[in-house]
Amino acid sequence: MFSLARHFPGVRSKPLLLTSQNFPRSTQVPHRLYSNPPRSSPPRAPSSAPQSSRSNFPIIPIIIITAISSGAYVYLVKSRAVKCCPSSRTPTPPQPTSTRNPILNPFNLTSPLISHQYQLLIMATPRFSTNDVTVVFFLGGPGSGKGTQSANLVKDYGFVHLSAGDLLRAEQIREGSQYGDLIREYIREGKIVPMEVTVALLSNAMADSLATSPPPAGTKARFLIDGFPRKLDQAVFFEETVCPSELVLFLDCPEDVMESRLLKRGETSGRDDDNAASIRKRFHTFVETSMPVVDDFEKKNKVVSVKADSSVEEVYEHVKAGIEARGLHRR
Ligand SMILES: Nc1ncnc2c1ncn2[C@@H]1O[C@H](COP(=O)(O)OP(=O)(O)OP(=O)(O)O)[C@@H](O)[C@H]1O
Ligand SMILES: O=c1ccn([C@@H]2O[C@H](COP(=O)(O)O)[C@@H](O)[C@H]2O)c(=O)[nH]1
Repeated sequence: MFSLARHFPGVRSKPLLLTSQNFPRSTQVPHRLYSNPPRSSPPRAPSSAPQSSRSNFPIIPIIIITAISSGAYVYLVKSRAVKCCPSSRTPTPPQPTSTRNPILNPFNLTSPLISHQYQLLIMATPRFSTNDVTVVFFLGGPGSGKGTQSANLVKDYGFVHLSAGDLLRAEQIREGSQYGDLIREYIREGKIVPMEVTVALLSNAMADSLATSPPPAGTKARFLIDGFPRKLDQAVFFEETVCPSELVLFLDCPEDVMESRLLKRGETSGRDDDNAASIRKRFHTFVETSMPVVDDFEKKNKVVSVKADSSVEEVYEHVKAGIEARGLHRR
């Protein structure tokens, strides 16, 4: 890597950080997912050169050279962005998120999250347009029946079902994942995994689905996003960088009903978090962190709420009525 310090002794090279100074607000992402965190410099040997030799250093030419090369770099990155997305409102053509894709992963890095990260760096607008894609968030407490009802909605209305929990569990066991241990720990504790990971997984799953099973011509793809967003900042981040939602379907179920369903499911599910201790923590997170998301969407009149403590069939009748009342049964 080019180092000012190596080529011009006496000048201290600073790591380039993604900060509000060099990126607009909506493209800001924590640097830890995009580059190695800045390391603290090793202690420097006391310089034998007299202090005055530094003040004679030609700092102005160096600044000019640095400014020109930074400008060229920004120009190059932008020209790639234009090839990828001709207008900022036009969604990226669906691409499988192969790490070998030279557009989405120009540096051929190996994490599947890279394509989304790169996308965020170059785009200030959501990755998918609501002209092409409809997003319905599916929320409800743990065990309220989201997965069960999703299967019905896929069958009857052609939704593509994406469960945030399932995507996280798949990433947890993916060979080579750098997030496996972190995800395992968060899920067992019923805590919310850092949103950059979950949003990247969802965004890539949407792109994969559009690439491999595009919707019939002249129709929009419809994504039912199950168990997400579970925290207000996730909702904002997803809608700013991936796609604004159309509706929130909410299953309203008492805790004692959810608890007995989960304990029963735990007899065969093999899930680390279907046990009494984890269930208690998940309920706590749901009440404290996830219900405010539902309340927030409620204020925007985007929630269809359905009582979910009756039989699967009866709950589904209410779900269908809610979907149809909002016109979502039509493509
Ligand atoms: N209406 C219902 N009546 C009885 N049992 C149900 C009903 N809906 C779902 N179940 C059962 O309850 C358990 C939890 O359902 P499901 O997995 O659909 O919930 P979930 O909301 O997706 O849970 P989680 O968020 O924990 O993944 C399952 O074993 C399912 O078969
Ligand atoms: O957006 C999300 C969704 C889920 N999680 C974590 O996964 C588990 C299990 O989720 P289910 O929807 O019940 O399958 C959940 O308790 C969280 O720990 C998440 O962090 N963010």
